[in-house]
Amino acid sequence: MPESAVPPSPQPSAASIAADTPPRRLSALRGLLPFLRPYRARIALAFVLLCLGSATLLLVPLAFRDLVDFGFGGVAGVAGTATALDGHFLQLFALAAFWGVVVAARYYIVSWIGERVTADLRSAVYARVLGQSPEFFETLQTGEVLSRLTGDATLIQTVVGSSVSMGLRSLFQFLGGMVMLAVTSFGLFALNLGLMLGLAVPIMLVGRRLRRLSRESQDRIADASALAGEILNAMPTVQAFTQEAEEARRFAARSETGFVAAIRRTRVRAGLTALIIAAVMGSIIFVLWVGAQQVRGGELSTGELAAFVLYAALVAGGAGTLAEVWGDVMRAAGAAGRLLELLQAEPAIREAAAPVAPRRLAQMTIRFDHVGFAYPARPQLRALDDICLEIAAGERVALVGPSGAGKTSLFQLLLRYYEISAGAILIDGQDIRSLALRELRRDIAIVPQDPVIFSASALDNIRYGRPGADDDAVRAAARAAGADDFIARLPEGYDTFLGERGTRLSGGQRQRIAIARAMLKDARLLLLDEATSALDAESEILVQQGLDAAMHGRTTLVIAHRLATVQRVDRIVVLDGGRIVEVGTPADLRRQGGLYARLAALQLDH
Ligand SMILES: Nc1ncnc2c1ncn2[C@@H]1O[C@H](COP(=O)(O)OP(=O)(O)OP(=O)(O)O)[C@@H](O)[C@H]1O
Repeated sequence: MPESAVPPSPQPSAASIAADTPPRRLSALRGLLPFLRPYRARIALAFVLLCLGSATLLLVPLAFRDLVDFGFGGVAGVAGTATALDGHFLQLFALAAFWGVVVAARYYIVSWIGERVTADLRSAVYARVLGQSPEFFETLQTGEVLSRLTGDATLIQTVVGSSVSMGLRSLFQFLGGMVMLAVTSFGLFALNLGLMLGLAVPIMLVGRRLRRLSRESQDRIADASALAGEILNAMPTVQAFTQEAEEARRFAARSETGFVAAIRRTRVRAGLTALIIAAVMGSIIFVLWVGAQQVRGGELSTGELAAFVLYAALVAGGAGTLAEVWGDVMRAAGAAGRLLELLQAEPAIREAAAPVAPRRLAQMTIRFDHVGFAYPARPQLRALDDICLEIAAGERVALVGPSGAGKTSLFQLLLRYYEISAGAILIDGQDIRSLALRELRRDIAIVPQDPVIFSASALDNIRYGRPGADDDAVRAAARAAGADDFIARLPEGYDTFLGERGTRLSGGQRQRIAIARAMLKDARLLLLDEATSALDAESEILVQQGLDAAMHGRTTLVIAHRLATVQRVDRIVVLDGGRIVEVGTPADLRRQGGLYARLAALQLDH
């Protein structure tokens, strides 16, 4: 069996993703490395610019020292002429101008990297999410995915596109400033450093707490998005039941939870900032105090003290920014964790490592061999039980039975949306688990119970069935599905925009678009899930003719509640409680006097 060759996945499943997972460590950011790697050259350039900028900035206090000591003639014996003064000012200005250019260039490159990496990351996560099986979407709400794709990705963008560079700059500024302070007076510097190291321990502890709170805050925001996503999709129902105020209240409550989480985080972060600034400033003021003593004692020149003050300011500024950036990096680590979870999610349906080529007989044959199935969400309930059924090439089979009998589930299994728990499904004699999913689904056209219309034109909506199809083919499919008439009457005909989720169409019109789409696909197996249920009697006859044409010479499975629509099929399979209870031609089944005969007597004999 191909699936036995697939080891159990160590990757997170949808269920574990949906649940509140523990906070990610900083190492979550390591997952971003593959996204940074393609831009190494730019990153290196940004780094060089960063070093240049920091070095320039660190030269400014030296130029300042010279200005004070020599330019103003502060040091005895050195001529303080006007030209020397001009020269020193020019030097200072040149440094400032160069610094400006370097900072601008770095800003551009780093922002570019941030935008690029985020766009790449978003696309990669989105593509991964699209590859997930339906089970994934049962557990993870779309609003949640959207929140991760937008909110979390933006956090990462802030960090990659500015905070990291800001942080590095501040780090250089901080370290460079420290070195320069050390050069001026090593003893004082050592004292200063000792003080700071002592304070590093509480700062790290607070930082850890901040990381956990950051993740929590992001999760709460995602909760609110998930709720809004669901409700906005169901507005007509919400309004019909006049639940607007209640829904608004529910959203406000979740937003409030988000607010509380965010404030909790902000409080800790504010405390952390205060802690760091107080620590650094305190140490530096202490050092300055000693410096001032030294000037008084003649050990230090005024210019040196001026430079000293500037370095001290650089160090303090650097430390302050570092604290801020550290907070951002922590938030980004939480965000990266959430995004990378999506990126690492493994679809519940795994393709065989070496899929076999589909046999593709002219007409498809299907065999259900003792198939048993339970939905992952309800493992104890057998939606299908010991299904054995052979469908011959080109045969039309109707599935009937009470609601919840398992008819739609059979379709879902044919499309391999879910993995069966027992038996096998064979198409043209090949186990569907041995085929590539793409190949399997290429062969199946489905008209679902609740057809989906995309926010695009009528033409493009039908073309979704076969993206390469030309306009004539699309119109032909529309004619066959009985959709041509009403599309022609739309304001801009086939180019009419159908509105998001087809809200500008009636149920029957949506159904006909879906039928046209399936017909255009021209697949070997046609699955109709109550395809004509939303049509009036007249359109139903028209569409039925189209469907008859589509079914001609094609293996077809039809789900129908209204038995009148399936009188011309070759065989009827009656399902009840997940089991096949009767199989036969409509006439046979009526004679047998079982479930079908009872349903038929209710519906057909008036
Ligand atoms: N995603 C799901 N997760 C868990 N259980 C499900 C899921 N989808 C369907 N079921 C359950 O599986 C059983 C069979 O459902 P199925 O949709 O196949 O019935 P059906 O015969 O198509 O019904 P209907 O005629 O009403 O569409 C039902 O008991 C249903 O509640």
